[in-house]
Amino acid sequence: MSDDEVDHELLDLLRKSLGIGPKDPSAPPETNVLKDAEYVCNNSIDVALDMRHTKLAAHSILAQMQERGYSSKIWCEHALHPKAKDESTVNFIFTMDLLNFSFWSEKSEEERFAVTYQEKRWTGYWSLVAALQRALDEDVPITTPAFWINEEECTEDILRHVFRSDTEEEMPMFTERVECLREAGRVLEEEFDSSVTALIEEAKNSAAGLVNLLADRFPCFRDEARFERKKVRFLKRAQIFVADLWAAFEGLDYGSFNDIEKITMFADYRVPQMLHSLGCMAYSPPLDGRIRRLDLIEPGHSWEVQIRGCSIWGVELLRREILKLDPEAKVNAILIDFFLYDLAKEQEKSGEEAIPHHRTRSIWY
Ligand SMILES: Nc1nc2c(c(CN[C@H]3C=C[C@H](O)[C@@H]3O)cn2[C@@H]2O[C@H](COP(=O)(O)O)[C@@H](O)[C@H]2O)c(=O)[nH]1
Repeated sequence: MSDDEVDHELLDLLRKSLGIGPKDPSAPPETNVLKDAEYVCNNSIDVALDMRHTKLAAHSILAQMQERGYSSKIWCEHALHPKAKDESTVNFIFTMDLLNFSFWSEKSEEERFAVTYQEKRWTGYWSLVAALQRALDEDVPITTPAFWINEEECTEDILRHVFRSDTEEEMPMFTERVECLREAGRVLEEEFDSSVTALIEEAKNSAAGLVNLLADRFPCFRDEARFERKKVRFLKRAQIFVADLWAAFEGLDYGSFNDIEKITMFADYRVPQMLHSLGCMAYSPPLDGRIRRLDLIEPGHSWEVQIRGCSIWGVELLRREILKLDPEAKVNAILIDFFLYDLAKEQEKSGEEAIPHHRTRSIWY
């Protein structure tokens, strides 16, 4: 018997002894993100959720979302987001969420990476969206996957020009962003005929299936960590890609998924800050101090994993509390997340930031 056959035999024996059957290929796909987040939260000692504040926040979030008529339509109302309901928007969203990470800067507001577009100065996430829109206006096919792997045309200089700043600071993690474009372009060419819509079609309208497809085929979407010796999945950019498609197409066409409720909050660095400001999430004194001093937290550090896991589980508890208040509310983890991100940006703009966001430099968020 070959080693491989021995492995299979042992695996089957182990499964039988544990009473776990082989994976049923017809079972609906699961991402396991929410299960992993609950595990992290149940085993966290430096980050804790607060149910009293979660219940209070559920009231105020539901009221504000109803008052603003908050729905997936908000996505297209953002000035810079693409409006066309066609493949160009699919390609734009894929490019955007391939690079949707780590915009924070250690420089001042004036010196940080910034992009001026349509007479406005954009920073953070919006600087990425503005740079992509500006490139398209300048006839650079920056949202075309075949362009990313054509190194004669898509040179590093062209990409530096696309992501040029108003300031001396270059776009954070510029080199890593180029690598993401090259890698994703190669995988799309090899497996999906350089077509993002072909990738979406392979998921057969399953949100979880599309998230898993991205994590399986594209290393730069495989956002996983180890916590207490266990592998945990966050899959932030894979999930926000599905959510952005769902919102941009208002649940139709390329945004039509039969299991969109399986998408969780996106474990970034803004929503945890908002959950803390609402009192829903609290940090141990050493972690609180590290964040307030703006000291780096290394990617993969237990503190970072606890913040990310507790944030995902915290938004799930918020969602449950909101539905207890109004079982008919059209609210899922995506809309709560979008709402909290936008609220965090409003608070940042009005200088009401109660605590800084945590500083981790990584391509995952
Ligand atoms: N969890 C979550 N994380 C989000 C977003 C968004 C933008 N989504 C738009 C789409 C619909 C909504 O209405 C939003 O307007 C960006 N980010 C993440 O934040 C960080 C950037 O922060 P800053 O540097 O301050 O811009 C970075 O990790 C980025 O990946 C979100 O929605 N949820």
